[in-house]
Amino acid sequence: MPENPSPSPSTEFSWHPPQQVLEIAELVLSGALPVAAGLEQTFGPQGASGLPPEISGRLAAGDTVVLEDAEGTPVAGMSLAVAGVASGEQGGTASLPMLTFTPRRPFTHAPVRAARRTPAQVRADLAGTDPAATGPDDAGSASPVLAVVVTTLLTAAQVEQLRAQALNTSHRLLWIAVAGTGRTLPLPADGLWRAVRDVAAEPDPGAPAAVAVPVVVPRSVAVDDVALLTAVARAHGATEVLVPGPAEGELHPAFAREHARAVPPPHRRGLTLFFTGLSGSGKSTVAKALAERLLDHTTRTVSLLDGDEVRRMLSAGLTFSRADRDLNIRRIGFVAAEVTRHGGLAICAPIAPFESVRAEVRAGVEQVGDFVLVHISTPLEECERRDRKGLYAKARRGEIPDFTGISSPYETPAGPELRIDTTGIPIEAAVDQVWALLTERGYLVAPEKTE
Ligand SMILES: Nc1ncnc2c1ncn2[C@@H]1O[C@H](COP(=O)(O)OS(=O)(=O)O)[C@@H](OP(=O)(O)O)[C@H]1O
Ligand SMILES: Nc1ncnc2c1ncn2[C@@H]1O[C@H](COP(=O)(O)OP(=O)(O)O)[C@@H](O)[C@H]1O
Repeated sequence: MPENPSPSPSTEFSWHPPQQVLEIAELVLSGALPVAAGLEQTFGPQGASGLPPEISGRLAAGDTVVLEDAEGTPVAGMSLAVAGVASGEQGGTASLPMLTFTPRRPFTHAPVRAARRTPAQVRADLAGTDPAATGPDDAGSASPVLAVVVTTLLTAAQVEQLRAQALNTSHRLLWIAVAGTGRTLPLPADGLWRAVRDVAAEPDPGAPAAVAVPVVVPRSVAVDDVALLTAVARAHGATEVLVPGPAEGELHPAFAREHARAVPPPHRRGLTLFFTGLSGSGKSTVAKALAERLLDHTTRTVSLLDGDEVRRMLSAGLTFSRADRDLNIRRIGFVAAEVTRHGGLAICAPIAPFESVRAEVRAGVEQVGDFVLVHISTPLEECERRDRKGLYAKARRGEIPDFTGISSPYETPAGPELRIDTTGIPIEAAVDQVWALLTERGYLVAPEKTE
């Protein structure tokens, strides 16, 4: 081994980590979580082995890993301070690098951004001091504070009991709304925050004004959740911490309101209706006739993403290679998910011949609303007999390469919500079948029935 190796210049690696790593980094940077706990959460006991191998394999003391958000904006740097050596389980040794977090710029896309405050600001609020005057670390609250860490819907009785407990033990209430990756609460982060904020703002006779703050903590597997939540609450000035679990009984009105808003009835939920099938099977024809009927007879807003049209605009320039087809379908899925997120009805009608990307689109849409797959299963012989655009004839002559059904595969969907063979049936009969499904599932309400 060479003696006194000359120090190599430090390297900066860029890493777009899973969202929960960014959330942990933000907790550490805000002072809500000690660095060691943050690293434990991020990487587990294996040190930096949670980093992608192309980074961890090359990382040396003094290097920096820059965390980037989904847009590629650097949000924090993790510097490798010391490459320590610790004993491994079998008596061997394992390198456990020590990492530190340093801020690059504030997180800008985290949930409930506008309402967020640092632990120092919250402690100052509780103490009635100005953090700018006292400095971030001095702004402590001497008086007893009971933090209620809200991770679930609260009932009216729970809220009343928590208030009584705080009053009886002379604690001021600090309500913490917990959002973050992997939380399965039936409320989105903003809904939970609105409910918690409104509960805290309600008059509570005889008690000092409560303080409320949203905190983003990903659901973690590495450390017991309650321990982590307690540490975070204490950093915000809590002297006592409660993490109420779900309870039976009537929801507190603020939670009931947000719950009703988050889970609307089907006719107010966003939906993607995704047609798939061979060229000439009838996707566009049925989709267009259905869109017209929906606009005539319901209050739904409809966005039609037809295969041909998308190819001219959104996917102009793409070929019919497998990779380009998948990209085309991903783009359609992205737009459809946005329409769905906002409560609209997106009707897509591409060939979408591959099962894996259809499943990907379904999964994406189902994060924000509902997804219904309709396989227009008109057989190849009938599509070829129709040959509206003369494409099958050209494909047979070898003039169009990779033509679906001829020289490129079509994977029949395994579990569509509906299958329609349009051979020998009128267009309106095909539309009727889709209409019946949408009605049965509660997606359609006639205009006169809506409020
Ligand atoms: N090689 C090849 N294979 C299949 N289809 C072809 C091809 N070349 C051009 N076309 C025309 O493009 C339309 C299909 O585009 P899509 O975007 O729906 O296809 S895909 O979902 O990306 O596979 C399809 O339109 P539809 O008939 O409306 O389905 C065809 O007219
Ligand atoms: N029941 C039916 N539903 C849809 N299309 C039908 C039906 N019967 C006949 N057709 C004809 O089949 C052709 C389907 O073409 P198109 O809708 O463009 O298919 P795709 O979008 O799947 O390529 C049209 O010419 C249409 O008039």
